[in-house]
Amino acid sequence: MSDHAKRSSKKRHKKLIKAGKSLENDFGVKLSAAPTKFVLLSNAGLVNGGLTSSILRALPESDNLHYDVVLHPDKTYAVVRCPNIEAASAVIENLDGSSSLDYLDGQPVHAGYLEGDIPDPDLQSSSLPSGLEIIENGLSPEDEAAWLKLCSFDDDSASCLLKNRLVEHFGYRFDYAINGVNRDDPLLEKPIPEPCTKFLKGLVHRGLMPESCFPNQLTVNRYEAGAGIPAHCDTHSMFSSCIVVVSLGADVVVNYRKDDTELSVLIPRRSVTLMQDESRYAWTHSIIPRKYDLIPSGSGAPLAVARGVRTSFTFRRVRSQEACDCSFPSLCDSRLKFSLDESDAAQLEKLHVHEVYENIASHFSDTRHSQWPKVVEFLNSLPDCSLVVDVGCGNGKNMLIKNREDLSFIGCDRSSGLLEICRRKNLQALQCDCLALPFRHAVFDAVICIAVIHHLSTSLRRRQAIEQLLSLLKKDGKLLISVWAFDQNLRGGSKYLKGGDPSTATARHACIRAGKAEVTLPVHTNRCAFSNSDVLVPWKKSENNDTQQRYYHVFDKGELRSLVQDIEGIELLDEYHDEGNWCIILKKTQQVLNEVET
Ligand SMILES: O=C(O)CCC(=O)C(=O)O
Ligand SMILES: [Fe+2]
Ligand SMILES: [Zn+2]
Repeated sequence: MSDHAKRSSKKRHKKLIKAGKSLENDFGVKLSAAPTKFVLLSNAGLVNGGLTSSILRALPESDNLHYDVVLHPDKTYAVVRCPNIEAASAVIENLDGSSSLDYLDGQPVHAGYLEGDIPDPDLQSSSLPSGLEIIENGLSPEDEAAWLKLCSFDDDSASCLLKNRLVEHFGYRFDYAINGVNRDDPLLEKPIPEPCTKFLKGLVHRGLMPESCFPNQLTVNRYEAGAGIPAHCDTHSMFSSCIVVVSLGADVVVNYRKDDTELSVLIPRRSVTLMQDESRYAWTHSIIPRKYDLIPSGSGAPLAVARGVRTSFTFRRVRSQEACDCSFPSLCDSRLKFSLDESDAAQLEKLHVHEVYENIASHFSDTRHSQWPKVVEFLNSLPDCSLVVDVGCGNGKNMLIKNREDLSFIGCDRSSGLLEICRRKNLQALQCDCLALPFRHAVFDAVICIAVIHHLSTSLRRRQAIEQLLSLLKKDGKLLISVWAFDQNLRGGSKYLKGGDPSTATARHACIRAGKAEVTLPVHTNRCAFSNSDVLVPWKKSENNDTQQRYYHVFDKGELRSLVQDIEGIELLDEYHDEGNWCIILKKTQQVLNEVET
């Protein structure tokens, strides 16, 4: 051991050893007796108030030498990456035992070599949530100064309820008890200030914000240095699809979260944040209450910088009455919570699916002739002489596929009226329920189930139906399922939407009986966007004005797949949106034991 090494190992203070143990625990790197380029500082972490700049200030003066300070959240130590061993030794010489770190109030810091490097903190900021846009320098320094004078924070009673945060409202008072506003009580005497309105018009003019979202409510938040805001998603039912936040006074890091994904997004001072689509509807945002932020440095470890006083202007449009029509149900309070027990669900389907199709069979059949190209494509892909079941075959149109006389079909449906139509076409079809299929297991080459599963009124029943369909398949057999999609608007999507006014689309509800339960569901307006996952879709018989309500569960993106994701012995071959429907193609890859007939 060199003299130098001996000296530094002797000097090790028990505080340093403790910090070393903690770092070893975190990163598997030990203190080192021999000099290296990596120096551990005890007592100097973010927990102690350490910041990149204050640590850099305490390092020995030197031209051209670049030190990299590594600070991790919630730690009591810092690591300095030195350009070489000499520099590291100078750092230890200068800092070990010294009280020169200004934020430590005279307490000493201890310094020692580390065997090796530790990783940078992960900023989780490599990408932005989809739909989030940050316009840097969106406001000039002059405008910033002018905007900051628009608020007095005088008389807003909400301010005293909020932690280290003052608020002021314009247009409508934001009520923190309901996370919304009282639509009937606009702040007529306190509209959004003129300079803000002018700025918002500019956003519309530049095509950054749709006119239909032009804000009528403004919340100004003034955060003390270190204050935060809890994770939330601005209420869907209350505010429309574009939210604009102007950030003044200081940079801050905002955390966006969706399921298990968390992204830290640096929001610079004088920037404009536009939250639309997924970032608006499917992610929460929050500001962690803490005195520092970690921000990317370009090269080297992220910089730990002190928070300053920040003022944000959040602009939103209060919806009139229309429900949110987003396709992100997890945080959408416009979607009705709908749950039935199994027997009520069966009763609902009996009245609002089976009996309706019985009543409308011939009229329904008259409107159902064209075969869907993707269904034809699936059938055409099947091997010669395949045996196929069409569950929910309706009037049998799919079984009449051209140029595939080699395929053998068996159809089934709930509606005897529709089966009668099949029989007239000499098609083989029998009456049964898709939850009680009377077919032999594991003998069919293919199963199709088009526009059926969306008539089942619980997710358990939808899942059970799919399991039944799969049980019919032999190994390597394929299943095509198609269901109606909540989102009729996807690119290349449906011809179904006619651009009806969605605000009138959700106005009607109907109360129907489902066994013991009575449920109120939105009545869907033909060719308009869906307002809810569970809806009633009217069927108007042409001859009289008698309207029948059919129950539908319209599927979200990924919902069909998630129903089957933990079913074993299958492979997802394809998943696609086709003319307003979600479709999946599954292949059976192995036979489940109890399915094999003996
Ligand atoms: O201060 C911010 O950046 C966010 C404010 C916010 O999320 C809100 O007012 O809903
Ligand atoms: Fe918000
Ligand atoms: Zn929504």
